[in-house]
Amino acid sequence: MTRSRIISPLTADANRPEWVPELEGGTLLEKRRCARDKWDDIRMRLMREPRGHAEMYGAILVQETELTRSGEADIGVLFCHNEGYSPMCGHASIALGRLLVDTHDLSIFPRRNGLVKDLSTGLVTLRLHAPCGIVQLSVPVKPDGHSDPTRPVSFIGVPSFPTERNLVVEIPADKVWPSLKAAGRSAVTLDIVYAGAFYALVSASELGFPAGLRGATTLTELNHATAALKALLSSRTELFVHPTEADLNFLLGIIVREVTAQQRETGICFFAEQQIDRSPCGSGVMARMALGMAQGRLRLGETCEYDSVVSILHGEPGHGFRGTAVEEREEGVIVKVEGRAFYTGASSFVVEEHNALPNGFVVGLPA
Ligand SMILES: O=C(O)[C@H]1NCC[C@@H]1O
Repeated sequence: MTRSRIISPLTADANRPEWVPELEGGTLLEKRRCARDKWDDIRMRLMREPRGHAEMYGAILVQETELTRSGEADIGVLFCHNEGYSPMCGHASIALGRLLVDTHDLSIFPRRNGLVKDLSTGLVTLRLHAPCGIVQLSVPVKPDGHSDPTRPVSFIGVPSFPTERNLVVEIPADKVWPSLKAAGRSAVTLDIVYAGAFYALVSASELGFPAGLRGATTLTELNHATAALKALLSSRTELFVHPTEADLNFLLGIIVREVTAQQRETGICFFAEQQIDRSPCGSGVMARMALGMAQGRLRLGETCEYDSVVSILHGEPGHGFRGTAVEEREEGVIVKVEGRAFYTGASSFVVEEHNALPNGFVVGLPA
């Protein structure tokens, strides 16, 4: 977040520094708290309209963290979205892998020159310190040293593990959403998995959509159902307890998933304030694989394809992520996720002094 020229100058307000502030805290999680408690207006300015939109996603680089200082990471990152700061993000990590390899600005990435390229594979390894832990990226590079957009970036995330399997959630009568009511049901069976963040994994039919994601459902109906379910689940704090970090004790999202073929799934992840993930959700892929392993549906070394909401809406499967369960540890399953990222532009943002809505606004559809 220090001296990031990508988002500077953020403001023309004389009471705000031109450079983005130094985040206080000895650890990345403390810096995350500082960003949330002290500087959340910066997130709002960038994520919300008119500079962003309800589905905008951001990555704030943190040059110094406890793990960059100990030599375990090359750079830190805080992920942000329409409501706050996610502890993990696979799709942003994939995009950052390319950006960080390509930038030569040492004020953005001071340890950039320490990156090592494996000549036999043409891959650069980059260790990103995310709030959930280390995300190890492998970024393909061309002979000229630039990242190679023709090959996927991959990452290996933190150990992932289910915390609840086949949990039956009774839905109180006044909270039952229309599709569940129409299906004559009052309970939903789901799984909860930690994969750098907590996710609830559920099928469309459990939510009251027997025709599945590609059937008669609309995003608005799915939004209603997942919002109601998330509100109920989030109030059950005992379901979201990380083994060591209390900052990670919350439900980030609900993934509505569907198996479409042998080792191929599609799904939609509603996270934060009902933000819809445009990607198949990198950490969601970790979660789904860890669950598949626990259920005995998947074996170590097996690879699955995960299509995204964009594929569902536009009918072009094959642009999603690919996951492989690469290791089983006592703490959980280690998953490798592969995906593509492309540059689309570069922006500078400004808030003028007399702007009546400096922190922007959201025009959302009611859940
Ligand atoms: O790809 C991911 O892991 C993220 N997408 C939205 C929710 C997660 O942060």
